[in-house]
Amino acid sequence: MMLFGKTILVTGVASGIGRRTAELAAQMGAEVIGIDLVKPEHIVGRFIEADISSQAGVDKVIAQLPDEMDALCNVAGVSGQSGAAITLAINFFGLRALTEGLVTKLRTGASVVNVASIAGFGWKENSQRASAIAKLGGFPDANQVMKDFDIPNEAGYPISKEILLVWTMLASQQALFRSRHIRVNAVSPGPVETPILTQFRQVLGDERVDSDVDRVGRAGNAGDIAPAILFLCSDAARWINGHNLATDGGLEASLTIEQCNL
Ligand SMILES: NC(=O)c1ccc[n+]([C@@H]2O[C@H](COP(=O)([O-])OP(=O)(O)OC[C@H]3O[C@@H](n4cnc5c(N)ncnc54)[C@H](O)[C@@H]3O)[C@@H](O)[C@H]2O)c1
Repeated sequence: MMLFGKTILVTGVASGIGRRTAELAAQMGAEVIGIDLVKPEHIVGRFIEADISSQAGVDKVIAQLPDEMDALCNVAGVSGQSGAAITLAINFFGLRALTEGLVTKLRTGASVVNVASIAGFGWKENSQRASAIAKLGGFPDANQVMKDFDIPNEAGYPISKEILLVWTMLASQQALFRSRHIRVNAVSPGPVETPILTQFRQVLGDERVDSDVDRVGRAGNAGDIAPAILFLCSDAARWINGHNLATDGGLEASLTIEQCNL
């Protein structure tokens, strides 16, 4: 699986999964453009400082991006520790605004990969809420969304990932993407040893994180996730669209067996 000749945009490139994705994409032959709020210690390819938490921040970065990119890896995200409004704004509304705003800069046949999470596993039970929020137009006021949909402040992270998983499917069928043969998929990691995991322990509790890790034997690392993201960017995945690739050592299978009493 090679990425020679492809230009790949990676958000969240200063740390963790985004950083490893950028490094590996470059090793596989891609031209990399990285976006982050924070300047990376080691820049791979080209770096653009950007804050995707608002429409203005998204517009600013889009204006600096070239035409004819081959893939967008939406990796940037926050843990929920700072509250639901900012979490929804970054993990979903900003991600969606960036993706939709970039469509004309993506080549026909390009690939979008959204990094969701096992935390979005509950999307089926909450599908109506997730779909209603995913269908809100523009860049809504996240505080208003919290009020309108009764979202508790501490539930911002799992809900943002449920919405992202539902939107991934919706987008894969949307004319905006389909008319240009742009595939939209998701990768859902389980717990991964990156800076955000410490925050998950505070938000979700040690018991939940330890239980998830115990089910699969170890936490993942960024190097376990990056190849799955880049596979979905590659031509090898050309017939995969609207899919959520669990990249979690078997955690989703373990939870499904328990939940469905298989
Ligand atoms: N680490 C895990 O256990 C885990 C598990 C499941 C899903 N994920 C998801 O993986 C993705 C990457 O997480 P990670 O583990 O690499 O965490 P990380 O904290 O190491 O990296 C996240 C990056 O996103 C950037 N970012 C945050 N807000 C931003 C903004 N407004 N604009 C631009 N960039 C911004 C940060 O500066 C940081 O570099 C996230 O979407 C996260 O939800 C992580």
